[in-house]
Amino acid sequence: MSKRILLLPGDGIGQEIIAEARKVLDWAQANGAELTIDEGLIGGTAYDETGTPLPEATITAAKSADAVLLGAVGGVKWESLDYAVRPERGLLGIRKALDLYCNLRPAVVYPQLADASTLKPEVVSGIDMMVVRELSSGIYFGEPKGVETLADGRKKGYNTLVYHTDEIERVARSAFEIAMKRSKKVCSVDKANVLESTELWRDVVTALRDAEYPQIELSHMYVDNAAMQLIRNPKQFDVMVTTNMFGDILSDAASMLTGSIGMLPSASLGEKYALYEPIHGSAPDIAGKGVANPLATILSASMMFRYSLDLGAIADKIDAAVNSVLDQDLRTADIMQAGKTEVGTAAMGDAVIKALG
Ligand SMILES: NC(=O)C1=CN([C@@H]2O[C@H](COP(=O)(O)OP(=O)(O)OC[C@H]3O[C@@H](n4cnc5c(N)ncnc54)[C@H](O)[C@@H]3O)[C@@H](O)[C@H]2O)C=CC1
Ligand SMILES: CC(C)CC(=O)C(=O)O
Ligand SMILES: [Mg+2]
Repeated sequence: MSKRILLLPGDGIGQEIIAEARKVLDWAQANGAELTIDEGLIGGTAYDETGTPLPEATITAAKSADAVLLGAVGGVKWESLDYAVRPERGLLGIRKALDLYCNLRPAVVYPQLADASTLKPEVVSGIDMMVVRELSSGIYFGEPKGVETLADGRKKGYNTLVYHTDEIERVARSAFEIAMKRSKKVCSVDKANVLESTELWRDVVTALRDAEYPQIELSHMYVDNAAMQLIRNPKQFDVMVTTNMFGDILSDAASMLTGSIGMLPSASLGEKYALYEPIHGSAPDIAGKGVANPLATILSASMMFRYSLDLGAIADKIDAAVNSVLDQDLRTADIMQAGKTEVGTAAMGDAVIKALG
Protein backbone atom coordinates (compact mmCIF):
# COMPACT_ATOMS: atom_id res chain seq x y z
CA MET A 1 0.00 0.00 0.00
CA SER A 2 1.18 3.49 -0.84
CA LYS A 3 2.80 5.40 2.02
CA ARG A 4 1.64 8.98 2.52
CA ILE A 5 4.27 11.65 3.10
CA LEU A 6 3.45 15.23 4.00
CA LEU A 7 6.12 17.79 3.11
CA LEU A 8 6.15 21.01 5.14
CA PRO A 9 8.90 23.21 3.65
CA GLY A 10 8.20 26.22 5.91
CA ASP A 11 10.38 29.30 5.68
CA GLY A 12 13.79 30.51 4.54
CA ILE A 13 16.13 27.69 3.57
CA GLY A 14 13.31 25.28 4.50
CA GLN A 15 12.02 25.73 0.95
CA GLU A 16 15.45 25.09 -0.60
CA ILE A 17 16.39 22.00 1.41
CA ILE A 18 12.98 20.35 1.07
CA ALA A 19 13.28 20.81 -2.71
CA GLU A 20 16.44 18.65 -2.55
CA ALA A 21 14.83 16.06 -0.27
CA ARG A 22 11.92 15.96 -2.73
CA LYS A 23 14.37 14.85 -5.44
CA VAL A 24 15.30 11.91 -3.20
CA LEU A 25 11.62 11.03 -2.63
CA ASP A 26 11.02 11.23 -6.39
CA TRP A 27 14.01 8.93 -6.91
CA ALA A 28 12.59 6.46 -4.37
CA GLN A 29 9.23 6.59 -6.15
CA ALA A 30 10.86 5.97 -9.52
CA ASN A 31 12.68 3.02 -7.97
CA GLY A 32 9.70 1.12 -6.67
CA ALA A 33 8.65 2.87 -3.44
CA GLU A 34 4.91 3.47 -3.46
CA LEU A 35 4.60 6.99 -2.11
CA THR A 36 1.89 9.62 -2.14
CA ILE A 37 3.52 12.98 -1.56
CA ASP A 38 1.54 16.03 -0.45
CA GLU A 39 2.67 19.49 0.57
CA GLY A 40 1.32 21.69 3.33
CA LEU A 41 1.81 25.06 5.00
CA ILE A 42 3.55 25.83 8.27
CA GLY A 43 5.38 28.74 9.85
CA GLY A 44 5.61 32.28 8.50
CA THR A 45 4.63 31.15 5.00
CA ALA A 46 1.45 29.67 6.45
CA TYR A 47 0.79 32.83 8.47
CA ASP A 48 1.10 35.00 5.36
CA GLU A 49 -1.37 32.84 3.46
CA THR A 50 -3.85 31.91 6.16
CA GLY A 51 -3.29 34.16 9.21
CA THR A 52 -2.02 31.27 11.35
CA PRO A 53 1.36 29.50 11.46
CA LEU A 54 -0.39 26.14 11.88
CA PRO A 55 -3.55 25.81 9.80
CA GLU A 56 -6.04 23.12 10.82
CA ALA A 57 -5.60 21.63 7.33
CA THR A 58 -1.90 21.02 8.12
CA ILE A 59 -2.70 19.17 11.35
CA THR A 60 -5.34 17.08 9.58
CA ALA A 61 -2.97 16.25 6.71
CA ALA A 62 -0.17 15.39 9.16
CA LYS A 63 -2.46 13.05 11.09
CA SER A 64 -3.47 11.21 7.96
CA ALA A 65 0.12 10.86 6.69
CA ASP A 66 2.51 8.00 7.50
CA ALA A 67 5.22 10.59 8.11
CA VAL A 68 5.89 14.31 7.90
CA LEU A 69 9.12 15.80 6.53
CA LEU A 70 9.63 19.40 7.61
CA GLY A 71 12.16 22.04 6.50
CA ALA A 72 12.37 24.91 8.99
CA VAL A 73 10.33 27.85 10.21
CA GLY A 74 10.98 31.42 11.21
CA GLY A 75 12.55 34.57 9.90
CA VAL A 76 13.14 38.25 10.51
CA LYS A 77 9.94 39.17 8.68
CA TRP A 78 7.79 37.62 11.41
CA GLU A 79 9.84 38.57 14.50
CA SER A 80 7.58 41.45 15.51
CA LEU A 81 4.40 39.36 15.46
CA ASP A 82 2.59 38.43 18.63
CA TYR A 83 4.03 35.20 20.07
CA ALA A 84 0.76 33.35 19.51
CA VAL A 85 1.15 33.58 15.73
CA ARG A 86 4.92 33.45 15.30
CA PRO A 87 6.26 30.82 12.87
CA GLU A 88 7.96 28.99 15.75
CA ARG A 89 4.56 28.53 17.37
CA GLY A 90 3.55 26.55 14.30
CA LEU A 91 6.40 24.13 14.90
CA LEU A 92 5.75 23.81 18.63
CA GLY A 93 2.07 23.43 17.81
CA ILE A 94 2.50 20.53 15.42
CA ARG A 95 4.85 18.77 17.86
CA LYS A 96 2.15 19.10 20.54
CA ALA A 97 -0.74 18.19 18.24
CA LEU A 98 1.01 14.99 17.18
CA ASP A 99 2.31 14.34 20.73
CA LEU A 100 5.88 13.99 19.45
CA TYR A 101 7.60 13.61 22.77
CA CYS A 102 10.81 11.92 21.69
CA ASN A 103 13.26 13.79 19.48
CA LEU A 104 16.23 11.75 18.26
CA ARG A 105 19.18 13.83 17.13
CA PRO A 106 22.07 11.61 16.04
CA ALA A 107 25.45 13.36 15.87
CA VAL A 108 27.63 11.29 13.58
CA VAL A 109 31.07 12.40 12.46
CA TYR A 110 31.67 11.28 8.89
CA PRO A 111 35.33 10.27 8.49
CA GLN A 112 35.54 12.57 5.44
CA LEU A 113 34.59 15.52 7.67
CA ALA A 114 36.66 14.77 10.78
CA ASP A 115 38.87 17.74 9.99
CA ALA A 116 35.90 19.97 9.06
CA SER A 117 35.07 20.34 12.76
CA THR A 118 36.43 23.31 14.67
CA LEU A 119 37.69 20.71 17.17
CA LYS A 120 40.79 18.58 16.63
CA PRO A 121 40.17 15.51 14.40
CA GLU A 122 41.37 13.17 17.18
CA VAL A 123 38.73 14.64 19.52
CA VAL A 124 35.82 14.07 17.11
CA SER A 125 36.72 11.23 14.76
CA GLY A 126 34.53 8.17 15.22
CA ILE A 127 31.79 10.00 17.13
CA ASP A 128 28.35 8.45 16.77
CA MET A 129 26.17 9.71 19.60
CA MET A 130 22.43 10.13 20.08
CA VAL A 131 20.82 13.06 21.80
CA VAL A 132 17.32 12.11 22.99
CA ARG A 133 15.46 15.34 23.62
CA GLU A 134 12.06 15.55 25.30
CA LEU A 135 10.01 17.49 22.75
CA SER A 136 6.43 18.13 23.77
CA SER A 137 6.71 19.53 27.27
CA GLY A 138 9.11 21.49 29.46
CA ILE A 139 9.70 25.22 29.44
CA TYR A 140 8.65 25.77 25.80
CA PHE A 141 5.12 24.72 26.75
CA GLY A 142 4.75 25.35 30.50
CA GLU A 143 2.07 27.65 31.92
CA PRO A 144 1.92 30.35 33.15
CA LYS A 145 3.95 32.37 30.69
CA GLY A 146 3.84 35.85 29.30
CA VAL A 147 4.90 39.46 29.70
CA GLU A 148 3.02 41.68 32.16
CA THR A 149 3.33 45.27 33.22
CA LEU A 150 3.55 45.59 36.99
CA ALA A 151 2.03 48.35 39.14
CA ASP A 152 5.46 50.00 39.47
CA GLY A 153 5.79 50.23 35.69
CA ARG A 154 8.35 47.48 35.34
CA LYS A 155 7.61 44.61 33.00
CA LYS A 156 7.74 41.00 34.03
CA GLY A 157 8.52 38.27 31.49
CA TYR A 158 8.15 34.67 32.61
CA ASN A 159 8.01 31.06 31.47
CA THR A 160 7.44 27.93 33.50
CA LEU A 161 9.45 24.73 33.48
CA VAL A 162 7.07 21.90 34.32
CA TYR A 163 7.52 18.16 33.98
CA HIS A 164 5.16 15.41 35.07
CA THR A 165 6.29 11.90 35.99
CA ASP A 166 4.77 10.28 32.91
CA GLU A 167 6.34 12.83 30.56
CA ILE A 168 9.79 12.08 31.95
CA GLU A 169 9.26 8.35 32.10
CA ARG A 170 8.20 7.90 28.47
CA VAL A 171 11.17 9.75 27.00
CA ALA A 172 13.56 8.05 29.43
CA ARG A 173 12.13 4.69 28.32
CA SER A 174 12.81 5.65 24.69
CA ALA A 175 16.40 6.53 25.58
CA PHE A 176 16.92 3.26 27.48
CA GLU A 177 15.46 1.23 24.60
CA ILE A 178 17.83 2.93 22.17
CA ALA A 179 20.76 2.42 24.52
CA MET A 180 19.94 -1.30 24.84
CA LYS A 181 20.68 -1.57 21.09
CA ARG A 182 23.89 0.45 21.44
CA SER A 183 26.43 0.66 24.27
CA LYS A 184 23.90 0.37 27.14
CA LYS A 185 25.23 3.69 28.41
CA VAL A 186 22.95 6.67 29.08
CA CYS A 187 23.86 10.10 30.40
CA SER A 188 20.86 12.04 31.69
CA VAL A 189 21.40 15.79 31.66
CA ASP A 190 19.56 18.09 34.06
CA LYS A 191 20.07 21.01 36.42
CA ALA A 192 18.91 19.14 39.52
CA ASN A 193 21.16 21.24 41.76
CA VAL A 194 18.86 24.26 41.31
CA LEU A 195 15.68 23.27 39.44
CA GLU A 196 13.07 21.20 41.28
CA SER A 197 11.50 20.13 37.97
CA THR A 198 14.75 18.51 36.96
CA GLU A 199 15.30 17.01 40.39
CA LEU A 200 12.09 15.13 39.58
CA TRP A 201 13.57 14.37 36.15
CA ARG A 202 16.62 12.79 37.77
CA ASP A 203 14.55 10.80 40.27
CA VAL A 204 12.19 9.42 37.60
CA VAL A 205 15.00 8.48 35.21
CA THR A 206 16.85 6.70 38.01
CA ALA A 207 13.74 4.87 39.24
CA LEU A 208 12.94 3.63 35.73
CA ARG A 209 16.49 2.38 35.21
CA ASP A 210 16.41 0.60 38.59
CA ALA A 211 13.01 -0.99 37.95
CA GLU A 212 13.23 -1.95 34.28
CA TYR A 213 16.71 -1.44 32.85
CA PRO A 214 19.27 -2.68 35.41
CA GLN A 215 21.67 -3.45 32.54
CA ILE A 216 21.93 0.26 31.66
CA GLU A 217 24.90 2.18 32.96
CA LEU A 218 23.21 5.46 33.91
CA SER A 219 25.06 8.63 34.74
CA HIS A 220 23.77 12.11 35.51
CA MET A 221 25.34 15.40 34.57
CA TYR A 222 24.42 19.04 35.11
CA VAL A 223 23.75 20.81 31.84
CA ASP A 224 26.51 23.38 32.24
CA ASN A 225 29.08 20.63 32.71
CA ALA A 226 27.54 18.65 29.83
CA ALA A 227 28.00 21.61 27.48
CA MET A 228 31.65 21.78 28.49
CA GLN A 229 32.23 18.01 28.33
CA LEU A 230 30.72 17.85 24.82
CA ILE A 231 33.54 20.07 23.66
CA ARG A 232 36.27 18.77 25.98
CA ASN A 233 35.75 15.03 25.50
CA PRO A 234 32.68 14.21 23.41
CA LYS A 235 33.56 10.53 23.02
CA GLN A 236 32.54 9.89 26.64
CA PHE A 237 28.88 10.14 25.49
CA ASP A 238 26.78 7.60 23.68
CA VAL A 239 23.08 8.19 24.45
CA MET A 240 22.24 11.48 26.14
CA VAL A 241 18.69 12.09 27.38
CA THR A 242 17.54 15.52 28.43
CA THR A 243 14.77 18.10 28.65
CA ASN A 244 13.31 20.06 25.77
CA MET A 245 15.37 23.23 26.12
CA PHE A 246 18.62 21.57 27.23
CA GLY A 247 18.33 19.14 24.31
CA ASP A 248 17.69 21.99 21.91
CA ILE A 249 20.87 23.73 23.00
CA LEU A 250 23.12 20.69 23.48
CA SER A 251 22.20 19.21 20.09
CA ASP A 252 23.21 22.43 18.31
CA ALA A 253 26.51 22.21 20.20
CA ALA A 254 26.89 18.50 19.31
CA SER A 255 26.28 19.32 15.66
CA MET A 256 29.55 21.21 15.53
CA LEU A 257 31.45 18.02 16.34
CA THR A 258 30.30 16.83 12.90
CA GLY A 259 31.50 19.94 11.10
CA SER A 260 28.17 21.71 10.65
CA ILE A 261 24.61 22.01 11.86
CA GLY A 262 23.76 21.33 8.21
CA MET A 263 24.70 17.66 8.79
CA LEU A 264 22.32 16.81 11.66
CA PRO A 265 18.98 15.13 10.92
CA SER A 266 16.30 14.32 13.44
CA ALA A 267 13.26 12.18 14.08
CA SER A 268 10.42 13.39 16.30
CA LEU A 269 8.42 10.42 17.45
CA GLY A 270 5.25 9.80 19.41
CA GLU A 271 3.05 6.77 19.90
CA LYS A 272 1.02 7.45 16.74
CA TYR A 273 2.81 9.99 14.56
CA ALA A 274 6.28 10.88 13.36
CA LEU A 275 7.90 13.98 11.94
CA TYR A 276 11.40 14.30 10.48
CA GLU A 277 13.41 17.50 10.17
CA PRO A 278 16.95 18.82 10.17
CA ILE A 279 17.87 20.24 13.56
CA HIS A 280 18.71 23.67 12.18
CA GLY A 281 16.44 26.63 11.57
CA SER A 282 15.52 28.72 8.55
CA ALA A 283 18.97 30.38 8.38
CA PRO A 284 17.86 33.84 7.23
CA ASP A 285 21.50 34.85 6.75
CA ILE A 286 21.88 32.45 3.80
CA ALA A 287 18.25 31.99 2.68
CA GLY A 288 17.71 32.52 -1.04
CA LYS A 289 21.41 32.25 -1.83
CA GLY A 290 21.37 28.59 -2.84
CA VAL A 291 24.22 27.68 -0.49
CA ALA A 292 22.45 25.84 2.36
CA ASN A 293 23.55 22.30 3.07
CA PRO A 294 20.66 19.94 2.21
CA LEU A 295 22.29 16.83 3.70
CA ALA A 296 20.67 17.11 7.16
CA THR A 297 17.27 17.12 5.45
CA ILE A 298 18.17 14.28 3.09
CA LEU A 299 19.42 12.29 6.10
CA SER A 300 16.15 13.11 7.87
CA ALA A 301 14.34 11.60 4.87
CA SER A 302 16.54 8.54 5.31
CA MET A 303 15.45 8.28 8.98
CA MET A 304 11.85 8.57 7.79
CA PHE A 305 12.23 5.69 5.33
CA ARG A 306 13.83 3.57 8.07
CA TYR A 307 11.60 4.35 11.06
CA SER A 308 8.19 5.21 9.60
CA LEU A 309 7.93 3.75 6.12
CA ASP A 310 9.48 0.34 6.71
CA LEU A 311 11.80 0.94 3.75
CA GLY A 312 15.17 0.38 5.40
CA ALA A 313 16.80 -0.67 2.12
CA ILE A 314 16.05 2.77 0.66
CA ALA A 315 17.40 4.42 3.82
CA ASP A 316 20.61 2.40 3.44
CA LYS A 317 20.95 3.62 -0.15
CA ILE A 318 20.42 7.25 0.83
CA ASP A 319 23.02 6.95 3.61
CA ALA A 320 25.47 5.38 1.14
CA ALA A 321 24.79 8.16 -1.39
CA VAL A 322 25.57 10.82 1.22
CA ASN A 323 28.82 9.00 1.98
CA SER A 324 29.55 8.85 -1.73
CA VAL A 325 29.14 12.60 -2.37
CA LEU A 326 31.49 13.27 0.55
CA ASP A 327 33.95 10.73 -0.91
CA GLN A 328 33.72 12.65 -4.17
CA ASP A 329 34.99 15.69 -2.22
CA LEU A 330 31.81 17.68 -2.83
CA ARG A 331 31.14 20.20 -0.05
CA THR A 332 28.62 22.94 0.62
CA ALA A 333 30.15 26.11 2.07
CA ASP A 334 29.48 25.14 5.71
CA ILE A 335 31.61 21.98 5.44
CA MET A 336 34.12 23.28 2.89
CA GLN A 337 37.69 22.09 3.39
CA ALA A 338 40.93 22.94 1.58
CA GLY A 339 41.28 21.12 -1.73
CA LYS A 340 37.61 20.13 -1.96
CA THR A 341 34.99 21.26 -4.47
CA GLU A 342 32.41 23.76 -3.24
CA VAL A 343 28.87 23.19 -4.50
CA GLY A 344 25.53 24.85 -3.85
CA THR A 345 22.32 23.38 -2.43
CA ALA A 346 20.86 22.13 -5.72
CA ALA A 347 24.17 20.73 -6.99
CA MET A 348 24.59 18.80 -3.74
CA GLY A 349 21.06 17.40 -4.10
CA ASP A 350 21.77 16.45 -7.72
CA ALA A 351 25.00 14.74 -6.67
CA VAL A 352 23.09 12.64 -4.13
CA ILE A 353 20.62 11.61 -6.86
CA LYS A 354 23.49 10.72 -9.20
CA ALA A 355 25.10 8.64 -6.44
CA LEU A 356 21.78 6.89 -5.85
CA GLY A 357 21.96 5.76 -9.49
N1 LIG B 1 13.38 23.69 13.51
C1 LIG B 1 13.20 24.95 13.15
O1 LIG B 1 12.38 25.25 12.30
C2 LIG B 1 14.03 25.99 13.79
C3 LIG B 1 13.74 27.30 13.54
N2 LIG B 1 14.56 28.28 14.01
C4 LIG B 1 14.26 29.63 13.55
O2 LIG B 1 15.14 29.91 12.45
C5 LIG B 1 15.47 31.30 12.42
C6 LIG B 1 16.99 31.48 12.43
O3 LIG B 1 17.49 31.01 13.67
P1 LIG B 1 19.05 30.89 14.00
O4 LIG B 1 19.20 31.05 15.43
O5 LIG B 1 19.83 31.76 13.07
O6 LIG B 1 19.39 29.34 13.70
P2 LIG B 1 19.66 28.58 12.34
O7 LIG B 1 19.83 27.15 12.67
O8 LIG B 1 18.62 28.92 11.33
O9 LIG B 1 21.05 29.15 11.82
C7 LIG B 1 22.21 29.19 12.64
C8 LIG B 1 23.45 29.30 11.76
O10 LIG B 1 23.65 28.05 11.10
C9 LIG B 1 23.67 28.22 9.70
N3 LIG B 1 22.94 27.10 9.10
C10 LIG B 1 21.78 26.56 9.53
N4 LIG B 1 21.39 25.57 8.72
C11 LIG B 1 22.31 25.48 7.74
C12 LIG B 1 22.46 24.64 6.59
N5 LIG B 1 21.56 23.70 6.28
N6 LIG B 1 23.54 24.83 5.81
C13 LIG B 1 24.44 25.76 6.12
N7 LIG B 1 24.37 26.58 7.18
C14 LIG B 1 23.31 26.44 7.98
C15 LIG B 1 22.95 29.54 9.44
O11 LIG B 1 23.35 30.10 8.22
C16 LIG B 1 23.33 30.36 10.66
O12 LIG B 1 24.57 30.99 10.46
C17 LIG B 1 14.76 31.90 13.62
O13 LIG B 1 13.56 32.46 13.19
C18 LIG B 1 14.53 30.73 14.55
O14 LIG B 1 13.45 30.90 15.42
C19 LIG B 1 15.68 28.00 14.71
C20 LIG B 1 16.01 26.70 15.01
C21 LIG B 1 15.17 25.60 14.61
C1 LIG C 1 11.07 26.59 17.65
C2 LIG C 1 12.35 26.06 18.26
C3 LIG C 1 12.12 25.40 19.56
C4 LIG C 1 12.99 25.17 17.28
C5 LIG C 1 14.35 24.69 17.65
O1 LIG C 1 15.27 25.41 17.89
C6 LIG C 1 14.57 23.26 17.62
O2 LIG C 1 13.65 22.47 17.69
O3 LIG C 1 15.75 22.87 17.56
MG1 LIG D 1 17.15 24.33 18.00
